[in-house]
Amino acid sequence: MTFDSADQERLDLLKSKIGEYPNFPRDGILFKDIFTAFRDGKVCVATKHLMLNYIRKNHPSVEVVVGLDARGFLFSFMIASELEIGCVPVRKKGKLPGETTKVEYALEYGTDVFELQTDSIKAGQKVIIVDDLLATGGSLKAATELVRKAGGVVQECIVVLELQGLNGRKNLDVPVFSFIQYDDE
Ligand SMILES: O=P(O)(O)OC[C@H]1O[C@H](OP(=O)(O)OP(=O)(O)O)[C@H](O)[C@@H]1O
Ligand SMILES: Nc1ncnc2[nH]cnc12
Ligand SMILES: [Mg+2]
Repeated sequence: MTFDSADQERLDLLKSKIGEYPNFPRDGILFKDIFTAFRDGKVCVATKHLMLNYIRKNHPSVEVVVGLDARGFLFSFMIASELEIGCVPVRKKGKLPGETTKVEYALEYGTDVFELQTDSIKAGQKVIIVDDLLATGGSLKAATELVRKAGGVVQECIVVLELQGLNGRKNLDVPVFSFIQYDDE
């Protein structure tokens, strides 16, 4: 994927501001902190334009954006409101009312349960799933499974950061797009 010069500048700015915290939340994990970057309002705006430009170009007919609890919500509502499409959450267990579907999953530093409200996506709807970061791919795999159980068609998973060393995209049977890649883990 090549970016035009304005988007490349946005990308470089965002990359330069990502925080790094060794040994968090566990020994041996190098935590990439997107919130550090968002302390700077210019980075917030740059990230918004970068993501919207990509999605408008590559997913012109997307109907629903699914965001993963919690950091994925930063992006899903922003995208939904700009594109005037629906915004649906995948949440950690016990947070969603009504009938839900559940999937247990593993991530880089533990296990958890994700839930989706069963009536939140209509059969056949075109869906993109967004999150801040791809590590082992456990979270996005679980989210993909939930969206499919609800009848949605996952077009792509879109993340800001990808930890390539963990090979997370190998665990996924959908296309994945990342704006920034690291190979230091
Ligand atoms: O590819 P994986 O190995 O599944 O890991 C990636 C996930 O891990 C983090 O979420 P986490 O659940 O730690 O916390 P959050 O609630 O802050 O998003 C990150 O925001 C991704 O969602
Ligand atoms: N290394 C990491 N940094 C930030 N979030 C993560 N989620 C899973 N692994 C992570
Ligand atoms: Mg998360």
